[in-house]
Amino acid sequence: MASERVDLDGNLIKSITICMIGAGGFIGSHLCEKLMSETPHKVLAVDVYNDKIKHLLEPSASGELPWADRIQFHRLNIKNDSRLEGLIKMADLTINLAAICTPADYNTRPLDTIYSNFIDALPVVKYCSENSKRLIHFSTCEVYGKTIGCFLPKDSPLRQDPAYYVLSEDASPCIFGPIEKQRWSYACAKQLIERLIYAEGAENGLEFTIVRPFNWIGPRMDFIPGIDGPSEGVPRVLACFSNNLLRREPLKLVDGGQSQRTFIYIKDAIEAVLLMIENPARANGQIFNVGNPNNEVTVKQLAEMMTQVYSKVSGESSLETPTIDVSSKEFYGEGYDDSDKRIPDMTIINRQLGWNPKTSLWDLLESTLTYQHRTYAEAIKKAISKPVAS
Ligand SMILES: NC(=O)c1ccc[n+]([C@@H]2O[C@H](COP(=O)([O-])OP(=O)(O)OC[C@H]3O[C@@H](n4cnc5c(N)ncnc54)[C@H](O)[C@@H]3O)[C@@H](O)[C@H]2O)c1
Ligand SMILES: O=c1ccn([C@@H]2O[C@H](COP(=O)(O)OP(=O)(O)O[C@H]3OC[C@@H](O)[C@H](O)[C@H]3O)[C@@H](O)[C@H]2O)c(=O)[nH]1
Repeated sequence: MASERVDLDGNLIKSITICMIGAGGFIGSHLCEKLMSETPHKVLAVDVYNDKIKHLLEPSASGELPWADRIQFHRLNIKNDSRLEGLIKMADLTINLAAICTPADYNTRPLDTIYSNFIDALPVVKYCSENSKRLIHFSTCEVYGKTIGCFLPKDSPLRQDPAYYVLSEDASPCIFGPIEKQRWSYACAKQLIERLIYAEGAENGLEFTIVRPFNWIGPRMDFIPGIDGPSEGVPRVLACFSNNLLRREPLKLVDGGQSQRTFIYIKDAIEAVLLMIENPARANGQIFNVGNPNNEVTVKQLAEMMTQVYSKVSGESSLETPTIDVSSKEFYGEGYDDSDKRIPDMTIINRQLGWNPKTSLWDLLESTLTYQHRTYAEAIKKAISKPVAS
């Protein structure tokens, strides 16, 4: 079955080895799952954690692990491990997903954020370039920063004109706030590594693809505070709101929840990444927005929809006061700032890969919150019922 797979130009797809750095994270776990279940490719999975891919590494109760010889886990920190170059050399393609990418860290741990997103990615780029290996690097939609439209007067009709808010890879500027707004440390580090990769392509012939994800969400995203993940830290909005719903607490709307986002189901987005992996001639040298422009909501609307969906999947009534407003300073601390609106231009990914997202926001929340409820509801009940130590 697998040997008959063809690419978008009708050529047979050869089996390759992929060095996937950050394979144990949210996106990495879904990409590994897809590669194991639907392709013949091999994965050298690099991460400091493997909890989210354990099910792919260990045989199930029935003793089966059909892809056992196609995935290997290498526990290493790319900051300081000499094994990295060897793994990149063994692979045909490197995919770099490793990063600190939770906004609560950008203004409170700006040095770690800059090191993780720029300095630590440098050797990966260098080894790929020096060894003539293809690189797919994960950047972010945050490189666009704010829209041009947000600087117009509130009542300007131009705010409705897509030219003032649609984010295009080859045309939109990157607009960040001042340096003291340390929120932008992440976006700025990601922008610089993109420029470096682009320059390696231009000057040294590096074959690269840059991915700019627009709020990919789904099962296994981040962690539920107090249940799994780090003992401190604030996850991204999906996990924050899931945690509130599971604990029957009001959802916190930062500065009123007026910012807008487009959310895409992780499984749709992974289809796009697989097309990039298997169609190098169409993906090399490209920067791709990967998002769902049809799933736009304000954060307040997201909270309302998640409340409705959670009530449906859990069978529990919603709270009388389902949301509360909180200031960004209180929630994230000094130096927070926000992207106002994120609509991806889909022209380039449509032209190169013919890809489009499929899943509506309601449907993706329904499957994701069903997973959250099934995975965490019992653990949360236990945690809540434990007497607090005096
Ligand atoms: N999820 C999204 O919507 C989204 C949006 C924009 C950009 N991105 C980018 O996509 C990439 C993956 O994001 P994600 O959502 O899967 O995040 P994630 O935090 O779930 O995954 C990142 C993984 O990288 C690993 N890692 C970090 N530093 C490492 C190091 N020094 N050595 C080894 N492993 C290390 C982490 O342990 C983690 O498992 C990141 O580069 C992120 O900036 C994601
Ligand atoms: O409990 C919460 C959490 C978050 N929020 C708000 O929800 C919005 C989305 O927050 P997220 O935590 O998902 O993060 P953002 O969309 O701002 O950034 C993300 O975008 C792309 C990636 O690079 C990163 O994964 C991350 O930087 C923000 O406006 C935030 O202020 C709340 O109102 N309440």
